[in-house]
Amino acid sequence: MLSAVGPPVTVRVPAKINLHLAVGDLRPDGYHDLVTVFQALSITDEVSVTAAVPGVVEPGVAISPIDGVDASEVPADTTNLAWRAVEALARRVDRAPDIRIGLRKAIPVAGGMAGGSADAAGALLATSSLWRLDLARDDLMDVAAEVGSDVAFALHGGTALGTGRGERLVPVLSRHTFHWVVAVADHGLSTPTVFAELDRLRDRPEAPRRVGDVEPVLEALASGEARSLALLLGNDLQAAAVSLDPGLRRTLRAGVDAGALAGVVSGSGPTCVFLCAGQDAAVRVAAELAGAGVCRTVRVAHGPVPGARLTDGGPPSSRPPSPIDPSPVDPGPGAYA
Ligand SMILES: C[C@@](CO)(OP(=O)(O)O)[C@H](O)COP(=O)(O)OP(=O)(O)OC[C@H]1O[C@@H](n2ccc(N)nc2=O)[C@H](O)[C@@H]1O
Ligand SMILES: Nc1ncnc2c1ncn2[C@@H]1O[C@H](COP(=O)(O)OP(=O)(O)O)[C@@H](O)[C@H]1O
Repeated sequence: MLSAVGPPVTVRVPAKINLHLAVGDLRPDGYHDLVTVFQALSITDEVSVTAAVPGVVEPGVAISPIDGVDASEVPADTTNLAWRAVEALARRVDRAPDIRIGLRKAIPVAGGMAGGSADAAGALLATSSLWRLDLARDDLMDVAAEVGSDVAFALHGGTALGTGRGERLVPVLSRHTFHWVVAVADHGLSTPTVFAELDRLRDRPEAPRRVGDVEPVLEALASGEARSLALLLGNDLQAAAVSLDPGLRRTLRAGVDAGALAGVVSGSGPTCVFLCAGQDAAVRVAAELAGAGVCRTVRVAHGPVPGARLTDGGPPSSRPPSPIDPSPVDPGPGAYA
């Protein structure tokens, strides 16, 4: 039996979007090689961990409370990526994983913004701090990659080029803050299902066009020009997400009609993200999109922001941030513009 003791260690960790996502063919291990440009956005989850000692509950990991956006859809068992992360870290350092995890969600669940991966990254950083582990950064990144393809980026943050399954990262020069509007759907899409749908579409004679090379995207990021970047946003999974959820076409169109420079499905979707010319423009686009009835919630965000970071030890904030609530082309890889 365990009881939690001591003050929690709390980590804030960002959502990601993919500015460019090129998906290779299915590999024998069931994964696809990716070339992707991640950007961390200012929508963050908070992960708190507390040591547990013999006394009240079974030894091992426990997750409670989970609050915030979509909390009821987040599993509180061993399928939670934060739970898996603590177990993977405990195995690595040969310790008992007697940890209680609290989650405050702001990242939409199953939205293509890597919320579960963010929580896993948060749990890794928080637990290694709680246990005062002196792990090299590369070792923590290694454990992250073992837990999921996107976990390493959630630790890294900023803007980065991802290869392999997405877990091999190099930082990308990005001079500028970009302003985004995020359209959150009223349901999720399963990542493996979206990859499988892309494989299915690619087996047909009219296979979807593939995104272009990544180099122009890197140049646009270095220049800091939102208008150049807008023309280059692209995601090979977009056609698959739209095929599974044809309503996304309307969402993408509505964001551009509302004045965004371009829109694209984030990762495996169904969240759509819209690049705007500046912060004021983003607020205007968000307000109009919120009234269009094409998604559940609209949020304004900016990026890049840092990866997982310890908070200053204070209690978790009372966020999640208030969203703008709404009264509620070609689906190829390119941005809607
Ligand atoms: C598509 C992306 C783009 O950043 O993110 P999301 O949109 O889900 O957030 C990622 O590749 C998702 O990464 P993540 O969600 O960590 O995936 P994992 O748990 O590692 O894999 C879940 C499943 O997705 C498929 N998968 C994932 C990554 C990859 N490179 N190829 C794949 O085919 C596999 O079927 C795998 O079993
Ligand atoms: N900490 C977590 N937060 C959210 N979902 C989680 C978490 N751990 C596991 N999951 C599971 O992972 C699935 C995908 O969630 P998420 O990581 O938010 O989306 P995506 O893979 O689209 O980026 C969810 O449907 C949920 O069942």
